[in-house]
Amino acid sequence: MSTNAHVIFLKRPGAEGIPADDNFGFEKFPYPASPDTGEVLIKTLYLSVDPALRCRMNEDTGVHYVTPWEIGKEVDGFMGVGQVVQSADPGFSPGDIVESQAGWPWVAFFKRKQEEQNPLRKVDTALLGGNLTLPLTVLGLIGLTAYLGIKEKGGISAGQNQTLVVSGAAGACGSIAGQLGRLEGCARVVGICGSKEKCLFLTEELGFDAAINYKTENVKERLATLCPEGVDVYFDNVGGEISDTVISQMNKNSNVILCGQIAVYNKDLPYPPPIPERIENRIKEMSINR
Ligand SMILES: NC(=O)C1=CN([C@@H]2O[C@H](COP(=O)(O)OP(=O)(O)OC[C@H]3O[C@@H](n4cnc5c(N)ncnc54)[C@H](OP(=O)(O)O)[C@@H]3O)[C@@H](O)[C@H]2O)C=CC1
Ligand SMILES: CCCCCC(=O)/C=C/[C@H]1[C@H](O)CC(=O)[C@@H]1CCCCCCC(=O)O
Repeated sequence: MSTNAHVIFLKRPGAEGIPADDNFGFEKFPYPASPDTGEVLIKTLYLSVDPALRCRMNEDTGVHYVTPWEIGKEVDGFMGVGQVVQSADPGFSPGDIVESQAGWPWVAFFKRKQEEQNPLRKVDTALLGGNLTLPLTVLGLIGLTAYLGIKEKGGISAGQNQTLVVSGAAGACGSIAGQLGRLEGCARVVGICGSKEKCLFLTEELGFDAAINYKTENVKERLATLCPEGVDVYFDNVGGEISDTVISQMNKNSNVILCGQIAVYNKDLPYPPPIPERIENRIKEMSINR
């Protein structure tokens, strides 16, 4: 019989801990010969490795909708894409491309029961142009997060001469959020990211007006130059000092879209992590929605 293999969670990084290889293990085990009625056998093709998974390494993630990983148990991510190998479910045929919340068996087959909480969905590959990772990025939760954030929380209206700043701007969510902000009508879109190459990607390929490299540039000074009329919308992926700096330059009645706080995920803090008192005060004084 062929063997399956999966990633298991061995130990938590602890307070202020940087994740390391030895937090994880790799285990082999037999995989079932054929699916039982109502089950399908799926080969993992792609798994989404998301920043929020870092929070699942803690004993408590701080939010009810993201559960902590259990020691000694299989690691599961938010989403994955696979291919049906065998099916005992009339809704699926061998060869179908499917997506679901996925465990992490590495390059191996696994057995998946249809579950109400975590349905297995067939992917319409005709929409993907051959790129099977799209359900994990722009056409999946990432794209939806950027879209809903910008649409529902941004307060953007065309013709209002609004300035949008995006942190984590070259990442999955940020790169989509910046482009959507432009399409919604922002007059100026500025991205903050961590390398020269990423800055060029934002300005030359994605249509951002400007980009700030937070590792080599003074974010406060560059923002003041690039956003002379202040910041109206802030799509916040990172939190920490960068966000404190942006919020300090936001206008009255402006909007922070609190998408994530990656800069503080290695700290043992509840989500969303607390912000300095002076920033809290500014948010109140300026009636900033966050
Ligand atoms: N609310 C929701 O439902 C969702 C929230 N999120 C959140 O959005 C954020 C981005 O996620 P996603 O786009 O998928 O992630 P990506 O992995 O695509 O991008 C994350 C980027 O963040 C930057 N980064 C990492 N550490 C720091 C730091 N200390 N300071 C500043 N920048 C940093 C890095 O780029 P660089 O080189 O620029 O530093 C990194 O590549 C995360 O906070 C995530 O939790 C994501 C999906 C859904
Ligand atoms: C714990 C901090 C969460 C910060 C917000 C965040 O990053 C959300 C992350 C999303 C991820 O990148 C893609 C998702 O699907 C996440 C949100 C949905 C979580 C559902 C999880 C359900 C479960 O664990 O059973």
